[in-house]
Amino acid sequence: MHQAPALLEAATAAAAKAYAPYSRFQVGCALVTAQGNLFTGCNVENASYGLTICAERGTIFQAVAAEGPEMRIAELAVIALGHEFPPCGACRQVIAEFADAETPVWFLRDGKPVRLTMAELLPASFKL
Ligand SMILES: O=c1ccn([C@H]2C[C@H](O)[C@@H](CO)O2)c(=O)[nH]1
Ligand SMILES: [Zn+2]
Repeated sequence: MHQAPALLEAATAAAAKAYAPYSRFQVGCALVTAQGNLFTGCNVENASYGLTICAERGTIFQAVAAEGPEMRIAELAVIALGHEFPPCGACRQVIAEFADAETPVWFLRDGKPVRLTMAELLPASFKL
């Protein structure tokens, strides 16, 4: 997918903006919408730890606020500086709300980009 390097680069740049004084995990997300717009975001923590918002959900909520309720994710990437992980379970559920089964989700594993479809990332997902 030709967008992947640019998306991973945008997610890496966004991770540098993270507000993560508690975990020190700087996470960035980048997504392209079906309308072709790019959105980026980072995790924002809180002294009341449970109020923390992940990079992925912050980015998706921005995209909805900008494009409206019809916003659909065409492709999404998540990067953590110095760490490698796929989106957490809560974020998988929120991504699934705005993605299709075949929507690509990118993250790093062993320094290399991994591409999973939404259905691979969250099989048998809960949808209304
Ligand atoms: O999918 C994830 C998982 C974790 N984090 C953030 C939340 C918290 O600030 C830090 C450690 O969990 O990483 C994300 O942004 N996205
Ligand atoms: Zn998350």
